[in-house]
Amino acid sequence: MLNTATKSEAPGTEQELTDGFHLVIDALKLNGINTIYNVPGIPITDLGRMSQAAGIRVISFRHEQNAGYAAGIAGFLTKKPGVCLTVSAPGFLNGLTALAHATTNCYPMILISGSSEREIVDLQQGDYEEMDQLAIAKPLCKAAYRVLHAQDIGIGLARAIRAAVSGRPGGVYLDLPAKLFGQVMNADAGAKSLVKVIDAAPAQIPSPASVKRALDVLKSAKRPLIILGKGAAYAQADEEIKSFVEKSGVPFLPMSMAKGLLPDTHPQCAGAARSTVLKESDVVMLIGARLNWLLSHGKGKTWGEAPKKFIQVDIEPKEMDSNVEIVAPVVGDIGSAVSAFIQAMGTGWTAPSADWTKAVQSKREDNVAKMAPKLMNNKSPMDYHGALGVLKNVIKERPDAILVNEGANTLDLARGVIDMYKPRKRLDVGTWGVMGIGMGQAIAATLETGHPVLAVEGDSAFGFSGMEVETICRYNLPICVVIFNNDGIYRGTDVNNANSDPATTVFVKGARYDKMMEAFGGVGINATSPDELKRAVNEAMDSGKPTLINAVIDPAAGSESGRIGNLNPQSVLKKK
Ligand SMILES: CC(C)(COP(=O)(O)OP(=O)(O)OC[C@H]1O[C@@H](n2cnc3c(N)ncnc32)[C@H](O)[C@@H]1OP(=O)(O)O)[C@@H](O)C(=O)NCCC(=O)NCCSC=O
Repeated sequence: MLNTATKSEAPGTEQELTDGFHLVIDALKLNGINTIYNVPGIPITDLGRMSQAAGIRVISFRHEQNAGYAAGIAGFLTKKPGVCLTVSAPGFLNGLTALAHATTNCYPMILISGSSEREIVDLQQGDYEEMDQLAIAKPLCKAAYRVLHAQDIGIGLARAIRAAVSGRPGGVYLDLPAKLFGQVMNADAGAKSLVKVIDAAPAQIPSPASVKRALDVLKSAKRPLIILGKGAAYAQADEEIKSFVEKSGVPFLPMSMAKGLLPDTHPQCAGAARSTVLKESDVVMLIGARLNWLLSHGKGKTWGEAPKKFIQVDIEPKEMDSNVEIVAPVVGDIGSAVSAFIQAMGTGWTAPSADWTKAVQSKREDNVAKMAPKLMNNKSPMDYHGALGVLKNVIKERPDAILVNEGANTLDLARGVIDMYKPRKRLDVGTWGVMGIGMGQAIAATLETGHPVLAVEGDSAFGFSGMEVETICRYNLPICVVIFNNDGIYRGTDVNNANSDPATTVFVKGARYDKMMEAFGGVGINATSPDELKRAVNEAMDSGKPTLINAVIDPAAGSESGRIGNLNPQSVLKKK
């Protein structure tokens, strides 16, 4: 039912009226958008209040970037655009990093920002928070729209929703100038101007010829490999993907946010034999994974000497041949493509040779066996492996819990150590390797799914969104944050010999992040050994109380982040 603003007062002509505020709310509700991630302020404070009053869940953050990361990951988890609402200029700019992040990661998200008056902005006459936000947003998102008239709100939102979720999903900017909210119109006309978006992300069926070509190439392989990316996780075609991978018998390598599509403990999983499968495979089928820096662009040392053929399944045709030749491009949505593969494989599919699958399995078992004793140490202060060994078991016992993970060492090591068992349970830094996604993603993850969250955070990474522990306490969310506190970035032992300033990468020694959570009424624990950590995390995950555990890690433990260290000028110099 339409929200009505007021009644007109002219005697004898009384009629229901609506306004910009109510039309935005009605348009969101009509399209099933029931959560807004926001930071209140001029000119959108009342939009937040009225949305809440109208039954939309409005989650208020302490910083727009975190609200934006929440909206982006909500989009990834639900396939509906996550909405972030901000004030003009500075609030808009704070939200923009998250919008660009959503676009890069192909998360459907809409950043809605209030803006100042067009007439003044365009003449640059110095309005409150004056900025041409539409122009600034454009290069950072899939689409950007501005609505000037209340009767266009329905169309504006419909365009934003469709742009965010159709084809390759991404971020969309919607500019709502302050004056729009107060524009009044007849409620009937307002209701008629709303648009319900039908079939916002239509299936894109791949051509039968492309499906056949892909299967012919896969069939011809001696050492095939399937790489699953987060596009495959986004597709929510979990059963189809599992059936296809199992029917093919091909080893699969999950990118980090695709972990759990099939369990990391699945006999075909090659996660723990990564170097081997990348180097030695002869045919690689990418499903919702891009050949970007995370896959060394499909060439070079990582991929070994043997010639390789790539098959790629992606909804975006321009993705094909982006880095190397794709001999079998399959353009379509992942669910449709994988279903088509299953059907075209028929009953006569031959699994790859046992030589190959056994070699992969044996490499994987070796690596897992090498890692196992490290995970069982009970050193105090802890090293990464001792602490992660505990968390691995926490997730094993609670496969529905969502793991949020960011940091440098904390990310690189947790990715390998903590096995995932179900799809879309691992949420991390994504394509950019960005720090700061932690608390925003944790908050949206539990709100959107109803599952508890374990957020495993480097001390530096946590700092970007740390103030949101207040938000976690305010909404009483079942989030357990574990901070791997080694007193600094990479390590806590760097020394500056040039003057009395601390080294650029170190933080206050012995900091007690747990006190931050206590300040807002949550549970704070300082854990100095794996045993203490285990007790504290289990209690937090069972109680569902907002908890922050300061896990004391040896400051000397850790190194520059994985392969990224190679991009660091210092390590390049060291190598020369
Ligand atoms: C680019 C990458 C995909 C590639 O990483 P790699 O180190 O090559 O691979 P990983 O998958 O992490 O695996 C490392 C090794 O561990 C092995 N491995 C993996 N899982 C396991 C388990 N469960 N047990 C034992 N061994 C394992 C795997 O086979 C590799 O060994 P081998 O097979 O022997 O090689 C990754 O580094 C990545 O996602 N980086 C993003 C980092 C990021 O965004 N950082 C934020 C920047 S922070 C600012 O500084």
